[in-house]
Amino acid sequence: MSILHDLEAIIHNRKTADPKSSWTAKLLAKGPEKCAEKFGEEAIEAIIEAVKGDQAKLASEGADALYHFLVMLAARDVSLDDVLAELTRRQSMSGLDEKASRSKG
Ligand SMILES: N=c1c2ncn([C@@H]3O[C@H](COP(=O)(O)OP(=O)(O)OP(=O)(O)O)[C@@H](O)[C@H]3O)c2ncn1[C@@H]1O[C@H](COP(=O)(O)O)[C@@H](O)[C@H]1O
Repeated sequence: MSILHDLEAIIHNRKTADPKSSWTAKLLAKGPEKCAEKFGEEAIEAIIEAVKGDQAKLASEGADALYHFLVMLAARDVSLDDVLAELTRRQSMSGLDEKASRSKG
């Protein structure tokens, strides 16, 4: 299990936790729109560090953005595996494209 799957499982448990007991539970209790808004803010903070070129701060803001991405998915009952399956599907499609262009060439 990856760290992202571990974090997803923790976030899932927070969906039914007392909002007073954790930051994640409090954010989820505010609803999917607020979770999406927070993801947007954290993504912008990562963009700012990417533009500035500070690698350590980009890694840190990237971690914030990934955490808030998982919270946003959980708020809408979309799993990390749903996202990974889409990436796998796209990779297999591009694999087919590569095979087709090799057989033409
Ligand atoms: N990875 C994270 C993580 N990344 C960022 N954050 C929180 O996200 C918040 C975002 O920062 P902001 O400056 O926007 O927070 P803020 O100013 O308090 O937010 P607003 O009230 O202004 O919206 C901070 O409070 C961070 O602590 C996280 N909170 C929790 N986790 C992980 O989530 C799991 C569950 O944590 P709890 O919710 O604490 O149980 C644990 O494994 C944690 O490691």
